[in-house]
Amino acid sequence: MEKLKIAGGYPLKGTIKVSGAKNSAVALIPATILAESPVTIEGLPDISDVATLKVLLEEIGGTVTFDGDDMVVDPTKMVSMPLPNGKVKKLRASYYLMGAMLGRFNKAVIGLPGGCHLGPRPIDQHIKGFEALGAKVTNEQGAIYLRADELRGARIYLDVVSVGATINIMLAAVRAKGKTVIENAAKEPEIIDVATLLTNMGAKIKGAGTDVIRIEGVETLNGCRHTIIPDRIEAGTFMLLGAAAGEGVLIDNVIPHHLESLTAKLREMGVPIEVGDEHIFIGKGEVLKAVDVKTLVYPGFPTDLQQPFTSLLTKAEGSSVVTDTIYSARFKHIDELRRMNANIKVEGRSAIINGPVTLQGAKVKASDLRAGAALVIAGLMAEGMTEVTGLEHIDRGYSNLVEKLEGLGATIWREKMTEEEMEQQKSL
Ligand SMILES: CC(=O)N[C@H]1[C@@H](OP(=O)(O)OP(=O)(O)OC[C@H]2O[C@@H](n3ccc(=O)[nH]c3=O)[C@H](O)[C@@H]2O)O[C@H](CO)[C@@H](O)[C@@H]1O
Ligand SMILES: C=C(OP(=O)(O)O)C(=O)O
Repeated sequence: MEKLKIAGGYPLKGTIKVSGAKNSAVALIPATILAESPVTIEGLPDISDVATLKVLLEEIGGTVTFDGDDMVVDPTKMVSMPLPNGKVKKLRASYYLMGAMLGRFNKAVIGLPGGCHLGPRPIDQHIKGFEALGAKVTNEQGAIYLRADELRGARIYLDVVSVGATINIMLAAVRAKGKTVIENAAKEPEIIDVATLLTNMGAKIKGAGTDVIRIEGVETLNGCRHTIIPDRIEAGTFMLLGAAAGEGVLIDNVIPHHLESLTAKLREMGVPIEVGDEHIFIGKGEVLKAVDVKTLVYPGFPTDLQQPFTSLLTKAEGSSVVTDTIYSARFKHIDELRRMNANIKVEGRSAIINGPVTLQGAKVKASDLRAGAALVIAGLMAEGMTEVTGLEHIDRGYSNLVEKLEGLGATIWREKMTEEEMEQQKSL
């Protein structure tokens, strides 16, 4: 087990490159199951969620090569092997194996997924979609059993706008008989990316990126080559650390349109920003103003940037309110920021941040992926040394983070934890 050590207070400067989007990658990889010949995905992030999915595809008979960037999946010999437990619990997106395996084999057994603990994360809308397409779905001892004689297109209205349910229903519907309409669909860019891959494979999908998606089922799908979109959440994390501890940070390989809600909020705070075609430059703001932020579904402010944003707000003058309308328990990073001298109160779904304060280095633990990002930003802002544990969460979503931050001049490194430290961790 390792911990991250950060010597804070050094200004960051230079260019940092964004990797492929985690939340696309984890759907694109299961989508390859639906093809009858090899699929190449270019530009995948080198993160543990991708590594876990590679192993899961191999467990069902796929041949997969990954060089840390491009992945080639040969799905021809795949079978509907049950995956009731084990690795599926290491990530959230293993739920996409349900839609993809149901779509190809008309049956699947997949354990309930893991992922960040952010409050309840039900998958009732995924199941409602699968059932509407004709599957019988049961939960047996924590694994979801899905079976269908034949999948048939259906009209499905989502009661909750859900990224996962929208993609999962698309995966199950592209090879179903007839027409499927998903109403009240989520509109995140990752959904368009998955629809683009499926279309390149031969699927007929209209409306991805709007709240009504129309799918005309086809009998077979074939291999193709696809380049993933850049990770807007990683890019947003870099924008925030540029605003928090930077003296001119250029974030490269970005689709700026995906980050408009964050760009607008940072400008409201007084952060100088220049937006190019494929990059965003974050200048050094003199005095940052407090702002209020409410997380919403896309194109609203992303919940996945809420935690890193709170770290930046400790530096702003005045009182900021951050409200998470998507998850009920996404404030586990706040106690850790308090250890670092932050003045933050949590009331229900809101955090009230009073600033400015100078953060102090401390020993802190990442409870989840973006809590980890929040603590890394705080460590870069703080006076003195910060030690971050819980790196397994950060490694799920940030590719080569230490190397990328070193490129900006950060003093940051990974270090092996001692036996004693590992014992202490277990008791936390
Ligand atoms: C792997 C992946 O892409 N993860 C992202 C995905 O998660 P995920 O796909 O799990 O998130 P959803 O969009 O499904 O969830 C949004 C909200 O809907 C609720 N809900 C969802 C499904 C359902 O069947 N029933 C239900 O009630 C959830 O509890 C949550 O409150 O979108 C989230 C919201 O942008 C992001 O935080 C995650 O990073
Ligand atoms: C919540 C997240 O991930 P997951 O859904 O994979 O747990 C995230 O990426 O911030």
